[in-house]
Amino acid sequence: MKKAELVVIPIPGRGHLVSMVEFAKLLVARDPRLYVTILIMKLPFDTKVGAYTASLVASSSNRIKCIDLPINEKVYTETNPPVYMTSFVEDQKPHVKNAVTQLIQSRDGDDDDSPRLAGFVIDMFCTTMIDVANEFGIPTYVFFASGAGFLGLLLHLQHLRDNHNVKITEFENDPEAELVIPSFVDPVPSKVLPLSVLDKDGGRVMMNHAKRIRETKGIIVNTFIELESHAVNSLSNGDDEFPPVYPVGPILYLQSDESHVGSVNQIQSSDIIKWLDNQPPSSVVFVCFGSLGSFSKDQVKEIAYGLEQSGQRFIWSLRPPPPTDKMGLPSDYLDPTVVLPEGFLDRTAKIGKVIGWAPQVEILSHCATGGFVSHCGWNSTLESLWFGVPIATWPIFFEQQLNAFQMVKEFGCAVDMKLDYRREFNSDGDDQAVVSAREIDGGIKRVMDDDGDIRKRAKEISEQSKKTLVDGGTSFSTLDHLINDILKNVS
Ligand SMILES: O=c1ccn([C@@H]2O[C@H](COP(=O)(O)OP(=O)(O)O[C@H]3O[C@H](CO)[C@@H](O)[C@H](O)[C@H]3O)[C@@H](O)[C@H]2O)c(=O)[nH]1
Repeated sequence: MKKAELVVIPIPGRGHLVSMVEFAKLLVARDPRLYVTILIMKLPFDTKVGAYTASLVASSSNRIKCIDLPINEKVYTETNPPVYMTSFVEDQKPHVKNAVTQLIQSRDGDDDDSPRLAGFVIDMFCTTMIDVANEFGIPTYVFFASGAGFLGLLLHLQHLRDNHNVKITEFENDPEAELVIPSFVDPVPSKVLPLSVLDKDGGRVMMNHAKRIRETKGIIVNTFIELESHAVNSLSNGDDEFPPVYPVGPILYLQSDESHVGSVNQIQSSDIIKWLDNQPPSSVVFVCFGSLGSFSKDQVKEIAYGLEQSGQRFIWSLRPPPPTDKMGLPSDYLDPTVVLPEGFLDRTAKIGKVIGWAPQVEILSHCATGGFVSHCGWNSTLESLWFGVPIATWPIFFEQQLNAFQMVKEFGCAVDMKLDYRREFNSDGDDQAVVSAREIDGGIKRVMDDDGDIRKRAKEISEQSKKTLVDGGTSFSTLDHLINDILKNVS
């Protein structure tokens, strides 16, 4: 029996690393011939994955191993996230090369029983690692942590840029324009195109990733055919030159994650769940904006007033922005009253909880949770759909506007609270646009009061997302198919 080893390289962001690691776990659980080594790149600030990766390193086994690469203390001056990530990943190349060289040396070359290197599985933002895989003469697969719709958009725009000389940045000048993108059922308004794609520097980086994704041996996407059949079909259009697409999702981490809960008012995860236990079914709206979500003081006040006006029971994950002068992620408020309207916590004590980092999957899985005001990060979207909780959309950055658009228009399981909001700062570091309490109240009421199509559709997708992963489901068989293709690399 030939054994195959994969080297998995995620970027160290919560929304990417966790799904890639869970994917690696799924691979080794499915086939005893598979071995995985995960290389963890380290950023010099808290990326909300520390506890998760530490437990992974500790539980490393013979078939799944986690290696921490040396921490990179370099100070980067780029403020554009895609540009910054590219420089960071480029600097990691020597570490990856060393780790893989040692891995090969540690496997006894003459022993026919030891696993052979079958490929790299790299994050969608690590396409430069294809160069390293090429040096070792092994194929690369890319793991796309977002949806097939966005993947199709990137590839389409890159095709327009490279083959038709289209200037992507110019789409920003015409917000009313609508683009026909093969991976989207409905024409896409240019105002929901990701800023990271429209931006001159960020866009160049994203287009280069798209170009290099075409060089890989396969594209693994955290989606499932029942959810994004149109997008997946548009990517499998019979072009022999284009790598096969493997929709193997939804890949989620559904265990409780205590690692970050508790900083605001020392509220523990168990207190939050106990509180939810005492609320009526589907009565609580959960407000949370992912691992990177934070707002200015003015915006925080509007959210507070919006929640109060709605009169709805709520759990609100409220986190302060990182310092403006350096790269970092939102932390937790030691005392949230410094940003909240006076008396807010007292007035809402009976109906709401303001917390820091949330035990998101536990909240979404609780029967008292009836709606989710979300930034529409892809993992939050998949988690919400898994538990059948409808969303009120409030995208902030990256591809979130597109996800929100898809949720509202194509999947039919979300209300449009905001679709084209983009977080941009003025020279004082404040939000340029503030979403008003009235809009927030309205969005909350619409998602919570809906007892028709949207809630029904969310439940339907929830059932599909579970079925697709079990024997007989499409993502289950796609994973088998992918494993067979990987094993062929060493036979
Ligand atoms: O208080 C919190 C906040 C987040 N989470 C978890 O953190 C993850 C967040 O992932 P996601 O919803 O995808 O948001 P981001 O962290 O913002 O993810 C980045 O990566 C995603 C995948 O590429 C993109 O879709 C997003 O736009 C990008 O911001 C989810 O699993 C959440 O359950 C918590 O558990 N508690």
